[in-house]
Amino acid sequence: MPGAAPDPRTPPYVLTIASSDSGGGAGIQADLKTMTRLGVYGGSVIVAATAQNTRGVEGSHVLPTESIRAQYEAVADDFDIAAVKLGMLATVEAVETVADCLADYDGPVVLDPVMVATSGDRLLDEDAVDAYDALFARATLATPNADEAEALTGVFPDSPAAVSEAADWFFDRGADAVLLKGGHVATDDDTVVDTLVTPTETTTFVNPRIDATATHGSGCTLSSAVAARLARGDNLADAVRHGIEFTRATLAEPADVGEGAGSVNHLVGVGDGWTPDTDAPDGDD
Ligand SMILES: Cc1ncc(COP(=O)(O)O)c(N)n1
Repeated sequence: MPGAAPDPRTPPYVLTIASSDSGGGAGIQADLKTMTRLGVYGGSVIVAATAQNTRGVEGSHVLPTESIRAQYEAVADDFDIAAVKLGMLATVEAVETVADCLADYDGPVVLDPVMVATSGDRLLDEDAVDAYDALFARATLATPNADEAEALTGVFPDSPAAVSEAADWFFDRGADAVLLKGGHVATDDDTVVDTLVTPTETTTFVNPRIDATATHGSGCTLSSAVAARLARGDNLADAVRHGIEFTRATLAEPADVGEGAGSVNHLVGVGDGWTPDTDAPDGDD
């Protein structure tokens, strides 16, 4: 049944292929926290280990392509991958390796074209951008923010005509759909308009703007949430709506961690977290 709660003993398996954020707010860490919160079992292929906190990116070590491939093969050999999310892929070699790994995968792929961190640090080599074409061809959904869309397509998507022109660029490269995120676009009425475009349909999601400075991790969270919901059987528009709702919740109650701007809060609504069953009789097993 679409979107039905999965049996926790047989959760859908969702794979993130992305990079580690040592600070825990974005990257693989945000992806796995999001997947857990959305009721799917998350696995990871780590492309690069960034040395990062809420202030910025101090360094990045990209794993050898053999290691990226070996991680993917170990996962693909053993698990039934219900959806893939792609995040920071760092270099042209990594992008090509991931495209090659996914050649035989035919499930949904949510592609977040991560290029520059919220902190302004570059996360994708300039020469890797062209290599992305092979991945757009595999994308069920690409999720660029307005700056990424402009860097890729040359069009800043701040009007319906510009959104449609930018979307065509992704369709020309074989993407099935694109979510042009509106968080970086100023509006007169303090709303954020996210636009889901397919070759036949355009759906807008209009929400009040959340006045957040702790936005670190929001793009990773949204794309992972959409992948999780697709894995649970949602159609694309429902998956995107759920993804936006979860991301808005994590933005509305940011985590006051670190000395920088903080990050989105995947603990929103968790309360005390898991607690032991205090009714169980002591020492009786
Ligand atoms: C490893 C990694 N992946 C993605 C991002 C982008 O996240 P943001 O733009 O929210 O900083 C990041 N900073 N680090």
